[in-house]
Amino acid sequence: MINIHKDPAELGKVAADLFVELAKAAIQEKGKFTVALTGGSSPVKLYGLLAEPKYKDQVDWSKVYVFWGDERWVPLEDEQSNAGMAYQTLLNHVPVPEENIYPMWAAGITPEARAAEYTQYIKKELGEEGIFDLILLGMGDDGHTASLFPGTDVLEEKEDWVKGYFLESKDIYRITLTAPLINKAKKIVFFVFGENKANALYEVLEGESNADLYPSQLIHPKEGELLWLADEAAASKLKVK
Ligand SMILES: O=C(O)[C@H](O)[C@@H](O)[C@H](O)[C@H](O)COP(=O)(O)O
Repeated sequence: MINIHKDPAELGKVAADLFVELAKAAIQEKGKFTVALTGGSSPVKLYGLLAEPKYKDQVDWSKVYVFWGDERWVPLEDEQSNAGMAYQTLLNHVPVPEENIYPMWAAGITPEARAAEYTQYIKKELGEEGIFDLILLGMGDDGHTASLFPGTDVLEEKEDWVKGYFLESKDIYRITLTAPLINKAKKIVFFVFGENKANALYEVLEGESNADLYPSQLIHPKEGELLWLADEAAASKLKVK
C-alpha cells in the first residue's frame, strides 16, 4: 500500500503517529516493541518528532528495543553513522535504556563477524523467529534499500539474517539486515521523498520485476504489511496512486 502526502513534514507526522500506535499495541500485547531504524536523511523529521513531548510521552521507552536496518562501518561519532544520527535526533532525548539499543558498528571486530554477533542479539530480543514489530526503510535513487545495493551478492542471500561486506561502489564496509529477515517483519515502512526518487519508485512499484537492478523489489513481507510513505514529488511518475 502507498500513502502519498504533500510534503515530508506531513509524512513525518503520519509516521510518528504510526510509530506510537504500533509501539503501544506491541507493548500492550507482549510487553515489548522491537524496531529497526533506517539511516539516511529521510527519517530525520520522524525521529525529531518522536523526541517531542507530544509523541515521546505516549511511549513506554523502557520497553522499546532498537536495532538498525543497516550501517556504514564507521564509529558512532562519524557524521556518516546511521546510529550516530539516531542518537542525536531521537535516542539521546527519550528514556530508552542503553542496554535496549543495539548499534551495528562495534570497535575491534570485522563487519562479517559483527553480523553473526548481531544475529544473536536479534534472537535474544526477538526470539528464534526474528519477527520485528516495525522495520523502517529508506530507498536510494538507485533503488537500494538498507545496504542491499544493485548488483551485490547480498541480494542473493537466502539464509543469513545479517551480512557485513565491502561495498565497492561506495568504498566502504556496510552491514545490513538481509531481505529474508526484513520480510519476516510485522510492519515495514518505506520513506521516499523527493523528485530524485521518482524514477526508482516507479521502477520498483510499476516497472518490470528486476530486483538485481532495483533491490527494494525484494521487500515483500511474508505475513506482515508493507507501507510506502511517499511525497508527491517521489510519487510523480506512478500511474496507480
Ligand atoms: O545507510 C544508508 O545509506 C541507508 O540506510 C540507505 O538505505 C538509505 O535509507 C537510502 O540511501 C536513502 O537515503 P536518504 O534518506 O538519505 O535519501
